Amino acid sequence: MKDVSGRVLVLANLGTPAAPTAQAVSAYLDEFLTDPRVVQLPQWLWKPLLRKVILPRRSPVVAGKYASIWMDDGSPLAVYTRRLAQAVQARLPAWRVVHAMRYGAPPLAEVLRNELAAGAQDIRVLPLYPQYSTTTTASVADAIAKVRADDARIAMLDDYHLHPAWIRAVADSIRAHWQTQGRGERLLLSFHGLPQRVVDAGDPYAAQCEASTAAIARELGIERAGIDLAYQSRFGKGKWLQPSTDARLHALAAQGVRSVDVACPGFAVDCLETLEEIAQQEAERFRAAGGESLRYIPCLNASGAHAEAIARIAEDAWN
Ligand SMILES: C=CC1=C(C)c2cc3[nH]c(cc4nc(cc5[nH]c(cc1n2)c(C)c5CCC(=O)O)C(CCC(=O)O)=C4C)c(C)c3C=C
Ligand SMILES: [Fe+2]
Ligand SMILES: [Fe+2]
Repeated sequence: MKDVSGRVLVLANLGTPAAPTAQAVSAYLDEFLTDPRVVQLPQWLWKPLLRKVILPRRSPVVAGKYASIWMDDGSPLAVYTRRLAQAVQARLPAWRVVHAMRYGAPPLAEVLRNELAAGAQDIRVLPLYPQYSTTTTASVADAIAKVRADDARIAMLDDYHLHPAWIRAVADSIRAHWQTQGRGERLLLSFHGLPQRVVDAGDPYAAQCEASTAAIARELGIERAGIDLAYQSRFGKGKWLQPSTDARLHALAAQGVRSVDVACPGFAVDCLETLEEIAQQEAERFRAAGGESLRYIPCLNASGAHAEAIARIAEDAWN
């Protein structure tokens, strides 16, 4: 047994469907998109619209996208999160390291209750979101609050967007890509987007994405202006953070840029939004707009460098 001290580290990620089917995608999106942290509309208005109009149309389409990236042992987000927890465990022998999902399985609240019942003394939750957002990180805090343990037994980290070990791991992964694949004409960092009104209401996410990007540039020894920062995965019709990854890539192609390296450092592990949206869809659109190659740089996933960084972040926060 590894949990000699009763200390548990929970790596919490967003979650993903259980299968690449319309039914499983619908169940997952229903849980995800009825979280008032994620879609901040009156629930009496939003729930019928979601359940009667959006999910029946969207779920089969999104299931097809998941099918195109599904791995032998499951959804990439689940597979890499599980492997990352194992790799972190190997580096933190004094802790028991597990993973959990905010939506879908294994459910965060259930994992916390089970660990408390098994006698955990200190539970430390590390959301796998480098940048804090009210739409993601705060929702992890909500799930913790529902378990209603003594504060002292469960603590949570808010963000690690400037932790030197994480900045170095991201910069090293970009450098390794440059060394093995050659360097593209441009480097674009694509982060998940947010509705502009969430940012206007005070969400620190965009400022943290900016700060991470500046720190990654410094670590790479390049000017901040040498990196394009853009926001992807817009959902719905409202205004989202600008510039959009889609528009930025299109503009680069139109300016005659032939090759662009794209990394998604806001995503701890590869998922639908990186593998399908960026590495497949955006790469295709970039070529259609006149570019030659969009070279996708994988997320840190379950690499030794990522596990090392996460272990260091946990130790710095709680040791
Ligand atoms: C209003 C809707 C959404 C907000 C706000 C939002 C914020 C947000 N999301 C992530 C990380 C991920 N999102 C993923 C998928 C995904 N996100 C939304 C909507 C919002 N996200 C939807 C509807 C979906 C599902 C796919 C689709 O229907 O288009 C994923 C991938 C999950 C997977 O299974 O692979 C991640 C990861 C962040 C970090 C964030 C705010 C900063
Ligand atoms: Fe999302
Ligand atoms: Fe998307």
